[in-house]
Amino acid sequence: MRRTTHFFAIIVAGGSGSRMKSDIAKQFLLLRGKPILQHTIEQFLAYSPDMPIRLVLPERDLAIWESLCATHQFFPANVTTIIGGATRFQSVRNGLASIPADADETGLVTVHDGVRPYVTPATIAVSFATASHKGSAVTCVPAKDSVRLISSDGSSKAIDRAQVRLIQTPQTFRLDWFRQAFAGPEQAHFTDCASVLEFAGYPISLIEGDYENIKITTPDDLKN
Ligand SMILES: Nc1ccn([C@@H]2O[C@H](COP(=O)(O)OP(=O)(O)OP(=O)(O)O)[C@@H](O)[C@H]2O)c(=O)n1
Ligand SMILES: C[C@](O)(CO)[C@H](O)COP(=O)(O)O
Repeated sequence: MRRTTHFFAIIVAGGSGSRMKSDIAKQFLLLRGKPILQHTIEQFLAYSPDMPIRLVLPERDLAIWESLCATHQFFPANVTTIIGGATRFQSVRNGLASIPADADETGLVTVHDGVRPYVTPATIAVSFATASHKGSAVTCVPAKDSVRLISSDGSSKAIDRAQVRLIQTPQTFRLDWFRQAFAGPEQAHFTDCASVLEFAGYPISLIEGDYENIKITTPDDLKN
């Protein structure tokens, strides 16, 4: 097993939340009286109170976050704010650039969506443990509905749902793999970090997550 010493987290919250159609970006909306993003960060603090966290935010929203932190008296010392980019890939890359290169040899980095507040410390722990011996750990759940593949002519075909996994975050990787993969140019099919690492030739190991770990995307996701 590879000796690992440095653990880092990049929490990406650099998006605008256009599908939520709210006045402020969805990561700042209140859930049970606290910003969604605060819930997410607190789950990482519950896993490890001192792991360095890079929090990636849109530049235009820095003042909103500072004001929410003051209102909710939320000032975790290990959280460093980084300015995001135009895409999720670019936001992750900005977070990565702030992690010292001397940690690469033995380090691991986990990336998590700021808008997945129901992640558990147990999932984060399994993700780091798996990545420390396999090099990667990508959280997923089995498909519960039937699944069909759509063709360009409009027809569709049933596929075996036992072969389908729905991908979540956290996604955790060896830092040296991660750095190398994110040094390449962005591709249109990159929807998560696993697709970036896979494109660079690295193996993707899956870990089982849970159905509660939803990504808050549209107003329906805030009903409960
Ligand atoms: N340029 C971007 C785009 C997205 N994200 C983050 O990536 C996560 C998943 O993205 P998504 O749910 O698509 O968020 P938004 O891009 O904000 O939403 P939408 O696509 O509806 O605009 C979110 O935590 C989002 O803040 C980011 O850090 N930087
Ligand atoms: C990273 C992700 O949450 C894994 O399911 C997802 O790919 C993000 O997609 P989005 O288009 O940025 O919402």
